[in-house]
Amino acid sequence: TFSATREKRRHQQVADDHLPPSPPALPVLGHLHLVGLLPHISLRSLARKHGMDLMLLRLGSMPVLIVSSPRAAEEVLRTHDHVFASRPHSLVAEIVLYGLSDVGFAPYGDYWRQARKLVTTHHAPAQRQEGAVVRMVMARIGEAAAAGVAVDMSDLLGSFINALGCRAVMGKSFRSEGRDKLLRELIEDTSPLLGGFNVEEFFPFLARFGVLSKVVRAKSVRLRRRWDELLDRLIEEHESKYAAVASGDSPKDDDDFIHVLLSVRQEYGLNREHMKAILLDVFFAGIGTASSMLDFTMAELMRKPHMMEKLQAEVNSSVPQGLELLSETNLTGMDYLRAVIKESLRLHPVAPLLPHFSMAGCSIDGHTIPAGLQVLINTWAIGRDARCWEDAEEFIPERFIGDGSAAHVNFKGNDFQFLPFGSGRRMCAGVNFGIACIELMLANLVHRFDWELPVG
Ligand code: HEM
Repeated sequence: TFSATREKRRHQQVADDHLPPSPPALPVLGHLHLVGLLPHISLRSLARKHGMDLMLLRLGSMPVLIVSSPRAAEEVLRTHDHVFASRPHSLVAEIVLYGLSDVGFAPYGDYWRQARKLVTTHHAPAQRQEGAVVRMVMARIGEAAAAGVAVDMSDLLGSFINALGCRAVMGKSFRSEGRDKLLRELIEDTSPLLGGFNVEEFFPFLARFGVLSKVVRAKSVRLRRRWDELLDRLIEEHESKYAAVASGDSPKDDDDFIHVLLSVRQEYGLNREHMKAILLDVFFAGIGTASSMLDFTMAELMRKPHMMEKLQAEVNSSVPQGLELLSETNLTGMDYLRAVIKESLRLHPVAPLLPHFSMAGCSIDGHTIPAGLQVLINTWAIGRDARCWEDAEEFIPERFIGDGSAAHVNFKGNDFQFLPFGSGRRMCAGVNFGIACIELMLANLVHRFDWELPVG
Protein backbone atom coordinates (compact mmCIF):
# COMPACT_ATOMS: atom_id res chain seq x y z
CA THR A 1 0.00 0.00 0.00
CA PHE A 2 2.83 2.33 0.92
CA SER A 3 4.58 1.92 -2.42
CA ALA A 4 1.27 2.27 -4.32
CA THR A 5 0.64 5.60 -2.59
CA ARG A 6 4.18 6.73 -3.37
CA GLU A 7 3.71 5.71 -7.00
CA LYS A 8 0.43 7.67 -7.16
CA ARG A 9 2.14 10.74 -5.74
CA ARG A 10 4.94 10.42 -8.28
CA HIS A 11 2.39 10.31 -11.11
CA GLN A 12 0.63 13.35 -9.65
CA GLN A 13 3.97 15.19 -9.46
CA VAL A 14 4.70 14.38 -13.12
CA ALA A 15 1.22 15.61 -14.11
CA ASP A 16 1.67 18.82 -12.05
CA ASP A 17 5.05 19.44 -13.66
CA HIS A 18 3.29 19.52 -17.01
CA LEU A 19 0.58 21.99 -16.01
CA PRO A 20 0.76 25.43 -17.66
CA PRO A 21 2.93 27.97 -15.79
CA SER A 22 1.54 29.94 -12.81
CA PRO A 23 2.67 33.03 -10.91
CA PRO A 24 3.29 32.66 -7.16
CA ALA A 25 -0.02 32.38 -5.28
CA LEU A 26 -1.32 33.43 -1.86
CA PRO A 27 -2.97 30.97 0.50
CA VAL A 28 -6.82 30.97 0.16
CA LEU A 29 -6.99 33.82 -2.36
CA GLY A 30 -4.67 32.14 -4.85
CA HIS A 31 -4.24 34.75 -7.58
CA LEU A 32 -7.55 36.54 -7.04
CA HIS A 33 -5.84 39.65 -5.64
CA LEU A 34 -3.94 40.04 -8.94
CA VAL A 35 -7.04 40.27 -11.12
CA GLY A 36 -8.16 43.87 -10.46
CA LEU A 37 -11.16 45.83 -11.69
CA LEU A 38 -10.37 45.42 -15.38
CA PRO A 39 -9.50 41.72 -15.49
CA HIS A 40 -8.64 41.57 -19.22
CA ILE A 41 -5.93 44.21 -18.69
CA SER A 42 -4.38 42.76 -15.55
CA LEU A 43 -4.53 39.24 -17.01
CA ARG A 44 -2.57 40.43 -20.05
CA SER A 45 0.16 41.91 -17.82
CA LEU A 46 0.34 38.68 -15.84
CA ALA A 47 0.46 36.59 -19.03
CA ARG A 48 3.35 38.66 -20.35
CA LYS A 49 5.37 37.68 -17.30
CA HIS A 50 4.22 34.12 -16.70
CA GLY A 51 2.69 32.53 -19.79
CA MET A 52 2.10 34.31 -23.08
CA ASP A 53 0.14 31.35 -24.49
CA LEU A 54 -1.30 29.56 -21.49
CA MET A 55 -1.22 30.40 -17.81
CA LEU A 56 -2.89 28.58 -14.96
CA LEU A 57 -4.31 30.73 -12.16
CA ARG A 58 -6.08 29.80 -8.98
CA LEU A 59 -8.89 32.26 -8.36
CA GLY A 60 -10.02 31.49 -4.85
CA SER A 61 -10.40 27.74 -4.89
CA MET A 62 -11.03 27.59 -8.63
CA PRO A 63 -8.30 26.76 -11.14
CA VAL A 64 -8.70 28.90 -14.28
CA LEU A 65 -6.76 28.56 -17.53
CA ILE A 66 -5.96 31.91 -19.15
CA VAL A 67 -5.45 31.83 -22.92
CA SER A 68 -3.69 34.90 -24.29
CA SER A 69 -2.27 34.15 -27.75
CA PRO A 70 -3.83 33.43 -31.15
CA ARG A 71 -1.99 30.11 -31.33
CA ALA A 72 -3.28 28.90 -27.98
CA ALA A 73 -6.79 30.19 -28.80
CA GLU A 74 -6.74 28.08 -31.95
CA GLU A 75 -5.82 25.01 -29.88
CA VAL A 76 -8.77 25.65 -27.55
CA LEU A 77 -11.40 26.81 -30.05
CA ARG A 78 -10.50 24.64 -33.05
CA THR A 79 -8.19 21.68 -32.32
CA HIS A 80 -9.90 20.84 -29.00
CA ASP A 81 -13.23 22.61 -29.59
CA HIS A 82 -15.14 19.44 -28.60
CA VAL A 83 -13.38 19.48 -25.21
CA PHE A 84 -13.87 23.18 -24.43
CA ALA A 85 -17.38 23.76 -25.84
CA SER A 86 -19.07 24.03 -22.44
CA ARG A 87 -19.45 26.99 -20.08
CA PRO A 88 -18.35 27.32 -16.46
CA HIS A 89 -21.16 27.11 -13.93
CA SER A 90 -22.41 30.46 -12.63
CA LEU A 91 -24.60 30.88 -9.59
CA VAL A 92 -26.06 34.15 -10.89
CA ALA A 93 -26.80 32.74 -14.34
CA GLU A 94 -28.41 29.69 -12.79
CA ILE A 95 -30.93 31.91 -10.94
CA VAL A 96 -31.48 34.64 -13.51
CA LEU A 97 -31.52 32.37 -16.56
CA TYR A 98 -34.04 29.84 -15.31
CA GLY A 99 -31.62 27.05 -14.45
CA LEU A 100 -29.37 27.80 -17.44
CA SER A 101 -32.16 27.23 -19.98
CA ASP A 102 -30.72 29.86 -22.33
CA VAL A 103 -28.10 29.40 -25.04
CA GLY A 104 -25.09 31.43 -23.90
CA PHE A 105 -24.67 29.93 -20.40
CA ALA A 106 -26.13 26.47 -21.04
CA PRO A 107 -23.76 23.55 -20.54
CA TYR A 108 -22.80 21.72 -23.73
CA GLY A 109 -25.37 19.07 -24.64
CA ASP A 110 -28.66 18.39 -26.39
CA TYR A 111 -30.62 21.24 -24.80
CA TRP A 112 -27.97 23.78 -25.79
CA ARG A 113 -27.81 22.36 -29.32
CA GLN A 114 -31.57 22.67 -29.82
CA ALA A 115 -31.87 26.14 -28.25
CA ARG A 116 -28.99 27.43 -30.35
CA LYS A 117 -30.54 26.01 -33.51
CA LEU A 118 -33.76 27.78 -32.63
CA VAL A 119 -32.05 31.16 -32.14
CA THR A 120 -29.92 30.91 -35.28
CA THR A 121 -32.70 29.75 -37.58
CA HIS A 122 -35.59 31.82 -36.29
CA HIS A 123 -34.16 35.18 -35.32
CA ALA A 124 -34.48 36.70 -38.80
CA PRO A 125 -37.68 38.79 -38.35
CA ALA A 126 -35.57 41.37 -36.54
CA GLN A 127 -33.89 42.37 -39.74
CA ARG A 128 -37.10 43.77 -41.15
CA GLN A 129 -37.70 46.21 -38.32
CA GLU A 130 -34.69 48.46 -38.67
CA GLY A 131 -35.99 51.29 -40.85
CA ALA A 132 -38.56 52.60 -38.37
CA VAL A 133 -36.08 52.58 -35.53
CA VAL A 134 -33.32 54.36 -37.46
CA ARG A 135 -35.88 57.02 -38.45
CA MET A 136 -36.73 57.55 -34.79
CA VAL A 137 -33.10 58.02 -33.73
CA MET A 138 -32.32 60.38 -36.61
CA ALA A 139 -35.29 62.49 -35.64
CA ARG A 140 -34.00 62.79 -32.08
CA ILE A 141 -30.51 63.79 -33.21
CA GLY A 142 -32.07 66.24 -35.69
CA GLU A 143 -33.93 67.97 -32.84
CA ALA A 144 -30.74 68.27 -30.79
CA ALA A 145 -28.80 69.56 -33.80
CA ALA A 146 -31.47 72.18 -34.55
CA ALA A 147 -31.36 73.36 -30.94
CA GLY A 148 -27.53 73.33 -30.99
CA VAL A 149 -27.22 71.11 -27.92
CA ALA A 150 -24.87 68.18 -27.37
CA VAL A 151 -26.29 64.66 -27.56
CA ASP A 152 -25.36 61.87 -25.19
CA MET A 153 -24.38 59.28 -27.77
CA SER A 154 -24.13 56.38 -25.31
CA ASP A 155 -27.67 57.03 -24.23
CA LEU A 156 -28.96 57.48 -27.76
CA LEU A 157 -27.22 54.45 -29.25
CA GLY A 158 -28.32 52.39 -26.28
CA SER A 159 -31.91 53.40 -26.88
CA PHE A 160 -31.61 52.69 -30.61
CA ILE A 161 -30.37 49.16 -30.14
CA ASN A 162 -32.81 48.65 -27.30
CA ALA A 163 -35.73 49.73 -29.46
CA LEU A 164 -34.54 47.50 -32.27
CA GLY A 165 -34.18 44.52 -29.96
CA CYS A 166 -37.59 45.19 -28.36
CA ARG A 167 -39.31 45.47 -31.68
CA ALA A 168 -37.71 42.31 -32.93
CA VAL A 169 -38.63 40.38 -29.84
CA MET A 170 -41.92 41.88 -28.68
CA GLY A 171 -43.38 43.27 -31.88
CA LYS A 172 -45.36 46.44 -32.27
CA SER A 173 -46.29 46.76 -28.61
CA PHE A 174 -42.70 47.44 -27.65
CA ARG A 175 -43.21 51.02 -26.55
CA SER A 176 -46.52 50.62 -24.80
CA GLU A 177 -46.46 51.22 -21.05
CA GLY A 178 -42.82 52.26 -21.29
CA ARG A 179 -41.72 48.65 -21.75
CA ASP A 180 -38.69 49.64 -23.77
CA LYS A 181 -37.47 51.78 -20.86
CA LEU A 182 -38.21 49.05 -18.33
CA LEU A 183 -36.31 46.56 -20.41
CA ARG A 184 -33.30 48.82 -20.67
CA GLU A 185 -33.25 49.31 -16.92
CA LEU A 186 -33.46 45.58 -16.36
CA ILE A 187 -30.62 44.91 -18.77
CA GLU A 188 -28.48 47.59 -17.12
CA ASP A 189 -29.12 46.10 -13.68
CA THR A 190 -28.52 42.52 -14.77
CA SER A 191 -25.36 43.00 -16.88
CA PRO A 192 -22.93 43.69 -14.03
CA LEU A 193 -24.14 40.58 -12.22
CA LEU A 194 -24.17 38.27 -15.21
CA GLY A 195 -21.05 39.57 -16.92
CA GLY A 196 -19.15 40.47 -13.77
CA PHE A 197 -16.39 38.78 -11.86
CA ASN A 198 -18.37 37.73 -8.78
CA VAL A 199 -16.05 36.65 -6.02
CA GLU A 200 -18.55 34.00 -4.90
CA GLU A 201 -18.15 32.13 -8.13
CA PHE A 202 -14.57 31.40 -7.15
CA PHE A 203 -15.33 30.11 -3.66
CA PRO A 204 -17.96 27.44 -4.24
CA PHE A 205 -17.17 25.84 -0.89
CA LEU A 206 -18.08 29.10 0.89
CA ALA A 207 -21.17 29.54 -1.28
CA ARG A 208 -22.26 26.07 -0.22
CA PHE A 209 -22.25 27.23 3.40
CA GLY A 210 -24.04 30.40 2.41
CA VAL A 211 -21.23 32.62 3.72
CA LEU A 212 -20.68 34.76 0.67
CA SER A 213 -23.56 33.92 -1.56
CA LYS A 214 -26.41 35.53 0.36
CA VAL A 215 -26.07 39.00 -1.12
CA VAL A 216 -25.55 37.87 -4.69
CA ARG A 217 -28.27 35.26 -4.39
CA ALA A 218 -30.75 37.81 -3.01
CA LYS A 219 -29.89 40.29 -5.76
CA SER A 220 -30.26 37.60 -8.43
CA VAL A 221 -33.61 36.44 -7.08
CA ARG A 222 -34.93 40.04 -7.02
CA LEU A 223 -33.82 40.54 -10.60
CA ARG A 224 -35.36 37.31 -11.71
CA ARG A 225 -38.71 38.39 -10.19
CA ARG A 226 -38.61 41.65 -12.12
CA TRP A 227 -37.82 39.79 -15.34
CA ASP A 228 -40.62 37.32 -14.62
CA GLU A 229 -43.15 40.10 -14.32
CA LEU A 230 -42.26 41.57 -17.71
CA LEU A 231 -41.68 38.34 -19.63
CA ASP A 232 -44.75 36.51 -18.30
CA ARG A 233 -46.97 39.40 -19.30
CA LEU A 234 -45.43 39.63 -22.77
CA ILE A 235 -45.76 35.90 -23.38
CA GLU A 236 -49.35 35.82 -22.13
CA GLU A 237 -50.36 38.71 -24.39
CA HIS A 238 -48.73 37.01 -27.33
CA GLU A 239 -50.40 33.71 -26.45
CA SER A 240 -53.87 35.20 -26.63
CA LYS A 241 -53.04 36.95 -29.90
CA TYR A 242 -51.52 33.76 -31.25
CA ALA A 243 -54.65 31.79 -30.33
CA ALA A 244 -56.88 34.39 -32.01
CA VAL A 245 -54.82 34.22 -35.21
CA ALA A 246 -54.81 30.40 -35.15
CA SER A 247 -58.61 30.27 -34.82
CA GLY A 248 -59.03 32.79 -37.63
CA ASP A 249 -60.53 35.50 -35.34
CA SER A 250 -57.68 37.87 -35.96
CA PRO A 251 -55.42 38.57 -38.97
CA LYS A 252 -51.71 37.69 -38.68
CA ASP A 253 -49.91 41.00 -38.31
CA ASP A 254 -46.81 40.32 -36.26
CA ASP A 255 -43.93 37.94 -36.70
CA ASP A 256 -41.79 38.98 -33.76
CA PHE A 257 -39.56 36.55 -31.89
CA ILE A 258 -42.11 35.73 -29.17
CA HIS A 259 -44.53 34.65 -31.89
CA VAL A 260 -41.78 32.57 -33.43
CA LEU A 261 -41.11 30.90 -30.06
CA LEU A 262 -44.82 30.13 -29.64
CA SER A 263 -45.04 28.66 -33.10
CA VAL A 264 -42.11 26.27 -32.55
CA ARG A 265 -42.93 25.54 -28.90
CA GLN A 266 -44.10 21.99 -29.55
CA GLU A 267 -41.48 21.14 -32.12
CA TYR A 268 -38.69 22.09 -29.70
CA GLY A 269 -40.43 20.93 -26.52
CA LEU A 270 -40.18 24.38 -24.92
CA ASN A 271 -41.83 25.22 -21.61
CA ARG A 272 -42.43 28.75 -20.30
CA GLU A 273 -39.08 28.90 -18.46
CA HIS A 274 -37.14 27.83 -21.54
CA MET A 275 -38.87 30.56 -23.54
CA LYS A 276 -38.08 33.21 -20.96
CA ALA A 277 -34.41 32.19 -20.78
CA ILE A 278 -34.03 32.26 -24.56
CA LEU A 279 -35.68 35.68 -24.72
CA LEU A 280 -33.29 36.96 -22.08
CA ASP A 281 -30.37 35.69 -24.13
CA VAL A 282 -31.49 37.52 -27.21
CA PHE A 283 -31.98 40.74 -25.22
CA PHE A 284 -28.57 40.49 -23.59
CA ALA A 285 -26.52 39.15 -26.42
CA GLY A 286 -28.03 41.47 -28.99
CA ILE A 287 -28.76 44.71 -27.16
CA GLY A 288 -25.79 45.33 -24.87
CA THR A 289 -23.20 44.19 -27.39
CA ALA A 290 -24.21 46.22 -30.43
CA SER A 291 -24.76 49.47 -28.53
CA SER A 292 -21.43 49.32 -26.70
CA MET A 293 -19.74 48.55 -30.01
CA LEU A 294 -21.32 51.60 -31.73
CA ASP A 295 -20.39 53.73 -28.77
CA PHE A 296 -16.69 52.89 -29.07
CA THR A 297 -16.73 53.33 -32.85
CA MET A 298 -18.21 56.83 -32.70
CA ALA A 299 -15.76 57.79 -29.94
CA GLU A 300 -12.78 56.62 -32.02
CA LEU A 301 -14.03 58.46 -35.12
CA MET A 302 -14.71 61.71 -33.28
CA ARG A 303 -11.17 61.62 -31.94
CA LYS A 304 -9.84 61.22 -35.50
CA PRO A 305 -11.73 63.69 -37.70
CA HIS A 306 -9.80 62.72 -40.87
CA MET A 307 -11.14 59.17 -40.55
CA MET A 308 -14.64 60.47 -39.92
CA GLU A 309 -14.35 62.56 -43.12
CA LYS A 310 -13.02 59.61 -45.10
CA LEU A 311 -15.96 57.49 -43.98
CA GLN A 312 -18.45 60.26 -44.75
CA ALA A 313 -16.96 60.66 -48.22
CA GLU A 314 -17.35 56.94 -48.89
CA VAL A 315 -20.95 56.83 -47.67
CA ASN A 316 -22.00 60.05 -49.41
CA SER A 317 -20.48 59.04 -52.74
CA SER A 318 -22.18 55.62 -52.66
CA VAL A 319 -25.80 56.65 -52.12
CA PRO A 320 -28.15 58.60 -54.37
CA GLN A 321 -28.25 62.34 -53.65
CA GLY A 322 -31.15 63.50 -51.54
CA LEU A 323 -31.71 60.11 -49.92
CA GLU A 324 -32.46 60.78 -46.25
CA LEU A 325 -32.45 57.36 -44.69
CA LEU A 326 -30.13 54.61 -45.85
CA SER A 327 -31.31 51.03 -45.79
CA GLU A 328 -29.32 47.82 -45.95
CA THR A 329 -29.48 47.78 -49.75
CA ASN A 330 -27.57 51.08 -49.90
CA LEU A 331 -24.57 49.69 -48.06
CA THR A 332 -22.95 47.50 -50.69
CA GLY A 333 -19.33 48.27 -51.57
CA MET A 334 -18.68 50.34 -48.44
CA ASP A 335 -15.25 48.89 -47.69
CA TYR A 336 -14.10 51.65 -45.36
CA LEU A 337 -17.27 51.36 -43.28
CA ARG A 338 -16.56 47.65 -42.81
CA ALA A 339 -12.90 48.32 -42.01
CA VAL A 340 -13.84 50.91 -39.36
CA ILE A 341 -16.17 48.42 -37.70
CA LYS A 342 -13.57 45.66 -37.75
CA GLU A 343 -10.92 47.92 -36.28
CA SER A 344 -13.28 48.97 -33.53
CA LEU A 345 -14.10 45.32 -32.77
CA ARG A 346 -10.37 44.53 -32.67
CA LEU A 347 -9.50 47.18 -30.10
CA HIS A 348 -12.76 47.05 -28.12
CA PRO A 349 -14.22 43.55 -28.20
CA VAL A 350 -17.50 43.59 -26.27
CA ALA A 351 -16.64 40.28 -24.65
CA PRO A 352 -12.96 40.72 -23.75
CA LEU A 353 -12.83 37.38 -21.89
CA LEU A 354 -14.62 34.39 -23.41
CA PRO A 355 -15.68 31.86 -20.76
CA HIS A 356 -15.28 28.18 -21.69
CA PHE A 357 -15.01 24.95 -19.68
CA SER A 358 -13.06 21.74 -20.28
CA MET A 359 -15.31 18.67 -20.30
CA ALA A 360 -12.37 16.25 -20.53
CA GLY A 361 -8.62 16.28 -20.11
CA CYS A 362 -6.33 17.03 -23.06
CA SER A 363 -2.84 18.17 -23.86
CA ILE A 364 -1.86 21.51 -25.40
CA ASP A 365 1.75 22.24 -26.37
CA GLY A 366 2.90 19.48 -24.03
CA HIS A 367 0.92 20.93 -21.09
CA THR A 368 -1.58 18.78 -19.25
CA ILE A 369 -5.03 20.37 -19.24
CA PRO A 370 -7.26 18.65 -16.70
CA ALA A 371 -11.01 18.08 -17.09
CA GLY A 372 -13.34 20.45 -15.23
CA LEU A 373 -11.22 23.54 -15.75
CA GLN A 374 -12.59 27.03 -16.28
CA VAL A 375 -11.04 28.73 -19.29
CA LEU A 376 -10.89 32.44 -20.11
CA ILE A 377 -9.77 33.44 -23.60
CA ASN A 378 -8.46 36.98 -23.49
CA THR A 379 -9.68 38.23 -26.89
CA TRP A 380 -8.84 41.78 -25.88
CA ALA A 381 -5.15 40.86 -25.41
CA ILE A 382 -5.16 38.73 -28.57
CA GLY A 383 -6.56 41.60 -30.68
CA ARG A 384 -3.65 43.76 -29.47
CA ASP A 385 -0.90 41.16 -29.74
CA ALA A 386 2.08 43.00 -31.24
CA ARG A 387 3.35 39.73 -32.75
CA CYS A 388 0.37 39.73 -35.18
CA TRP A 389 -0.67 43.36 -35.45
CA GLU A 390 1.39 46.33 -36.67
CA ASP A 391 0.97 49.36 -34.37
CA ALA A 392 -1.25 47.10 -32.33
CA GLU A 393 -2.58 49.78 -29.95
CA GLU A 394 -3.48 52.28 -32.70
CA PHE A 395 -6.89 52.68 -34.35
CA ILE A 396 -6.03 52.19 -38.06
CA PRO A 397 -8.98 50.88 -40.15
CA GLU A 398 -6.78 50.97 -43.28
CA ARG A 399 -5.07 47.77 -42.12
CA PHE A 400 -8.23 45.87 -43.13
CA ILE A 401 -8.48 47.09 -46.74
CA GLY A 402 -6.57 47.07 -50.04
CA ASP A 403 -3.00 45.97 -49.44
CA GLY A 404 -3.24 46.58 -45.67
CA SER A 405 -1.46 44.06 -43.45
CA ALA A 406 -4.78 42.54 -42.24
CA ALA A 407 -6.80 42.87 -45.45
CA HIS A 408 -7.50 39.12 -45.47
CA VAL A 409 -8.48 38.93 -41.76
CA ASN A 410 -12.14 38.37 -40.92
CA PHE A 411 -14.30 37.79 -37.86
CA LYS A 412 -15.84 34.51 -39.03
CA GLY A 413 -13.84 32.50 -36.51
CA ASN A 414 -11.01 31.34 -38.77
CA ASP A 415 -8.47 34.05 -37.91
CA PHE A 416 -7.46 33.45 -34.33
CA GLN A 417 -5.78 36.83 -33.89
CA PHE A 418 -9.25 38.42 -34.29
CA LEU A 419 -12.05 36.86 -32.23
CA PRO A 420 -14.71 39.53 -31.56
CA PHE A 421 -17.44 36.88 -32.01
CA GLY A 422 -15.44 33.92 -30.71
CA SER A 423 -14.97 30.78 -32.81
CA GLY A 424 -16.01 27.15 -32.92
CA ARG A 425 -19.17 25.57 -31.54
CA ARG A 426 -19.88 28.39 -29.06
CA MET A 427 -19.28 31.21 -31.54
CA CYS A 428 -21.80 34.09 -31.48
CA ALA A 429 -25.18 33.03 -32.83
CA GLY A 430 -26.06 36.51 -34.08
CA VAL A 431 -22.99 37.69 -36.03
CA ASN A 432 -24.86 38.67 -39.18
CA PHE A 433 -27.65 40.48 -37.40
CA GLY A 434 -25.20 42.25 -35.07
CA ILE A 435 -23.01 43.45 -37.94
CA ALA A 436 -26.01 44.45 -40.07
CA CYS A 437 -27.37 46.68 -37.26
CA ILE A 438 -24.02 48.34 -36.67
CA GLU A 439 -23.33 48.99 -40.34
CA LEU A 440 -26.76 50.47 -40.91
CA MET A 441 -26.64 52.75 -37.89
CA LEU A 442 -23.08 53.95 -38.44
CA ALA A 443 -23.71 54.69 -42.12
CA ASN A 444 -26.83 56.70 -41.26
CA LEU A 445 -25.14 58.61 -38.45
CA VAL A 446 -22.26 59.83 -40.61
CA HIS A 447 -24.37 60.37 -43.71
CA ARG A 448 -26.90 62.62 -42.06
CA PHE A 449 -24.78 64.61 -39.59
CA ASP A 450 -21.30 66.01 -39.00
CA TRP A 451 -19.91 65.04 -35.64
CA GLU A 452 -17.47 66.56 -33.18
CA LEU A 453 -16.71 66.22 -29.51
CA PRO A 454 -18.15 68.99 -27.32
CA VAL A 455 -15.58 71.42 -25.90
CA GLY A 456 -13.83 69.84 -22.91
C1 HEM B 1 -21.91 43.37 -32.38
C2 HEM B 1 -22.69 42.54 -31.84
C3 HEM B 1 -22.27 41.24 -31.16
C4 HEM B 1 -21.04 40.84 -30.70
C5 HEM B 1 -19.72 41.60 -30.75
C6 HEM B 1 -21.21 39.51 -30.14
C7 HEM B 1 -20.20 38.75 -29.58
C8 HEM B 1 -20.37 37.50 -29.02
C9 HEM B 1 -19.32 36.72 -28.39
C10 HEM B 1 -17.86 37.14 -28.26
C11 HEM B 1 -19.85 35.54 -27.96
C12 HEM B 1 -19.13 34.40 -27.20
C13 HEM B 1 -18.42 33.48 -28.15
C14 HEM B 1 -17.58 32.40 -27.46
O1 HEM B 1 -17.76 32.13 -26.27
O2 HEM B 1 -16.67 31.82 -28.08
C15 HEM B 1 -21.27 35.58 -28.30
C16 HEM B 1 -22.16 34.57 -28.02
C17 HEM B 1 -23.50 34.64 -28.35
N1 HEM B 1 -24.14 35.62 -29.08
FE1 HEM B 1 -23.32 37.31 -29.79
N2 HEM B 1 -22.52 39.14 -30.29
C18 HEM B 1 -23.21 40.16 -30.91
C19 HEM B 1 -24.54 40.20 -31.27
C20 HEM B 1 -25.43 39.16 -31.06
C21 HEM B 1 -26.81 39.18 -31.46
C22 HEM B 1 -27.50 40.33 -32.19
C23 HEM B 1 -27.37 38.02 -31.05
C24 HEM B 1 -28.81 37.66 -31.26
C25 HEM B 1 -29.32 36.58 -31.55
C26 HEM B 1 -26.30 37.23 -30.41
C27 HEM B 1 -26.47 35.98 -29.85
C28 HEM B 1 -25.46 35.27 -29.19
C29 HEM B 1 -25.69 33.99 -28.51
C30 HEM B 1 -27.02 33.25 -28.39
C31 HEM B 1 -24.46 33.59 -27.98
C32 HEM B 1 -24.15 32.33 -27.19
C33 HEM B 1 -23.66 31.25 -28.11
C34 HEM B 1 -23.38 29.93 -27.40
O3 HEM B 1 -22.96 29.93 -26.24
O4 HEM B 1 -23.60 28.88 -28.03
N3 HEM B 1 -25.15 37.96 -30.43
N4 HEM B 1 -21.54 36.77 -28.96
